[in-house]
Amino acid sequence: MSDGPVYERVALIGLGLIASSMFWAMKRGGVAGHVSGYARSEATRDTARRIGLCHTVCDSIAEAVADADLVVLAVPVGAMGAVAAEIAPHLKPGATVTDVGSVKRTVITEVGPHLPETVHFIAGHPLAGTEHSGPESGFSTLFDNRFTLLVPVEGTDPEAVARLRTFWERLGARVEEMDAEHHDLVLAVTSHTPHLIAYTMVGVADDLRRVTDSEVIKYSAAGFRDFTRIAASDPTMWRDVFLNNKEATLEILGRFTEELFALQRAIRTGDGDMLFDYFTRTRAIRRGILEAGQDIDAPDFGRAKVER
Ligand SMILES: NC(=O)C1=CN([C@@H]2O[C@H](COP(=O)(O)OP(=O)(O)OC[C@H]3O[C@@H](n4cnc5c(N)ncnc54)[C@H](O)[C@@H]3O)[C@@H](O)[C@H]2O)C=CC1
Ligand SMILES: O=C(O)C(=O)Cc1ccc(O)cc1
Repeated sequence: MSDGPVYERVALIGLGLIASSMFWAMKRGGVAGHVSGYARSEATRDTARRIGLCHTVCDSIAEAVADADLVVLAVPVGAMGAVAAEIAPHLKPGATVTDVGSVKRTVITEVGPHLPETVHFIAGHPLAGTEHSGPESGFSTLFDNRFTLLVPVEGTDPEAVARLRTFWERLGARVEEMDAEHHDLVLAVTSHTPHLIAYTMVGVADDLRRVTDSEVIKYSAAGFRDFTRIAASDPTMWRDVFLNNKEATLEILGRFTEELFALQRAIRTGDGDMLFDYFTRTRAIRRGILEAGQDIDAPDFGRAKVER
C-alpha cells in the first residue's frame, strides 16, 4: 500500500472528539486528500474554523457530503438514523458511508434503510476515547494501537471493506471484523456496564457528600478518581448508548447484580474465604492480560493532546 491518500475526499458529520481526532490523524498520515466537515450547531462550526479543523467546514450537510468518497457519521448513536436520511439524497454513487457509534445493531438497522444501493455502508467503532467531547477535544494519537471494529453485513463489497480497513490502519488503529450482536454484547461487558457502574458510584458519593461535606472529594483515592473521570463523560452520548444497547446491558447488569449480592452476603456473614478466592480470581485476569503482552493502560492523554 502506497503512502498516498486512501480516500481523495472525506466528509466528517458531527465535529466532536472522535471526528476531530480522525481529522488530526488523517492530517498526520496524509490519509485523505481533502476533508470537509459539518456540525449541526453554528458555534461548533465556528470553533472548527477557528482551530483549523477540516479543510472546509460546510454550513449545509448536503454540501459536506456531495463529493465525498468516504462519509463518517460521528454523532450520538440516537441521531444516526436521522442524519442518514438527511445525507442520502446527496451521496456520490460508489461512496462508502461508515459510522463510529458505540452500539452497532440499532445503528445498522436505523441507517441502512435510508441509504441508496449505490453506496457501501460499513458500520465501525474505534475502541478509543476519553471523557472529553466537542471539536477542541481531539488529538492525532487517539487511535494509535487501539482496536477499531468493522461490522460489515452480508453482501458488503469486500473491496470497500478492505479500503476502510486500510484507512483505519493508516490512522494508527488495529482493525478487526465482528458481527453486530457480538459487538454489542462484548461492549456491554467491557465498556457500557462499567460506565453505568461509575455513574452510579459517583452518584452515591454525591448523595453522601451532603452528609459528610467535601470529604468524599478531599480524601478520594485513585479508584474513585477514575470513576469520576468516567462519570464526567458526555450525557447525551451515554444516554443514547444505554437506550440503544438495552438488551445486552440489562443481561450484563443482571449478572453483575447477582455477583454483587453474593459479595454482599459474604461480607455480612464474614465469609473471608469467599472474598479472598473471588479477589484472587479477578487479580489473575489482569495478570493474564499483561502476560499476553497487551498494553491495557490508558495512553497519556495530557501529553498527547499538546501534540494534536
Ligand atoms: N467519546 C468517546 O469516548 C467515544 C465515542 N464514540 C462514539 O462516537 C460518536 C461521537 O462521539 P463523540 O465524538 O465523543 O461526541 P461529541 O459529543 O464530542 O461530538 C458529537 C458531535 O455530533 C453533533 N451532533 C449531535 N447531534 C447531532 C445531530 N442530530 N445532527 C448532527 N450533528 C449532531 C454534536 O454537535 C457534536 O459536534 C458517538 O456515537 C459515540 O458513541 C466512539 C468511541 C469513543
Ligand atoms: O474514556 C474511557 O475510559 C473510554 O472507555 C472511552 C470510550 C468510550 C466509548 C467507546 O465506545 C469507546 C471508548
